[in-house]
Amino acid sequence: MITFRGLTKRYGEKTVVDGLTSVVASGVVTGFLGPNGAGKSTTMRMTLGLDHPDAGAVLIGRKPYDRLRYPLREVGAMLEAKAVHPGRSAGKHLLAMARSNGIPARRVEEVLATVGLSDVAGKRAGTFSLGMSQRLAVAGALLGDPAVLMFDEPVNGLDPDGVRWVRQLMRSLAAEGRTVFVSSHLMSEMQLTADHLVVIGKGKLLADAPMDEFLAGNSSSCVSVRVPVPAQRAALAERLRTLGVSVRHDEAGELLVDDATVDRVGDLAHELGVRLHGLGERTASLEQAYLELTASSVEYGVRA
Ligand SMILES: Nc1ncnc2c1ncn2[C@@H]1O[C@H](COP(=O)(O)OP(=O)(O)OP(=O)(O)O)[C@@H](O)[C@H]1O
Repeated sequence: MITFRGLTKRYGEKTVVDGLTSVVASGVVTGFLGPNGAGKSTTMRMTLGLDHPDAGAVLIGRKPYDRLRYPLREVGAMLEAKAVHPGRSAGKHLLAMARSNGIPARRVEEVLATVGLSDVAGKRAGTFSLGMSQRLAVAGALLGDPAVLMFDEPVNGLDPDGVRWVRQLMRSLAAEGRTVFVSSHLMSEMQLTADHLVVIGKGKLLADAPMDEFLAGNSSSCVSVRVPVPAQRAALAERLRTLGVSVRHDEAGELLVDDATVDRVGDLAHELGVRLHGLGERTASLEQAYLELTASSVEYGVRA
């Protein structure tokens, strides 16, 4: 569990984390979202004692980071993949980390195997590709077998295989009962990975909710209907409207029907003799819900 209690950080005049209060639960993947500059990395850095709050606190389990005797055994983190001495081998790097936290040396082999780097354990980290560096950083996070894991943009620059690997790893770590707190700008990936969301904008908490609740509250799903014959499309839309159902057209000419089920729209089309080429539920996307929620919190951007 990670607990944020009125966490606040200022840089000069600017409050970059502003009274953040939230509890990140164990056993689920919690996505940490927010526009560029929202304060996600600063929050994570404070959680790891790399930055100090001006007010409030952040606790790992029940203690602040600087009161943890062996931090790596309590919290594993991946903030920057390239934060490894380039001349050091992957194995030596992990061994040094293990020694500093009283972790048995055999854990190094275990985590290297978990992340698929056993064969390159003796190679210098400086020669690693981005994907390998990300895997090495994940190995470092897992080294102390911690109950809390934190990842800042873990899939940045990974190929589709690597992205899927990270997703499965996060899900399995949460299934083991760990706390998994992960930031990302890739909404489609987050929708597949996270169970719960914490969203911030300009340092302030904007949402703290389970994924399905967040989607239901910040966007709408509808029924989409593809009618190839324009006259029939107009007739179906007209009929729906006379029944008090709201109908829109999307850019591709499909009808988007709110407040009606697929069954009802299908039956109606059948009654009217309208030929359909497509009928289905269009579910809310996290991207759409997120953009609606954060529209007023982007620091830099072009408004449509
Ligand atoms: N050391 C620092 N000194 C001054 N300002 C800083 C410092 N670190 C971060 N900031 C500012 O704090 C704000 C929050 O930055 P932070 O990196 O935490 O945001 P973020 O949500 O992680 O953004 P991104 O998604 O772009 O990584 C930004 O406006 C940034 O310019």
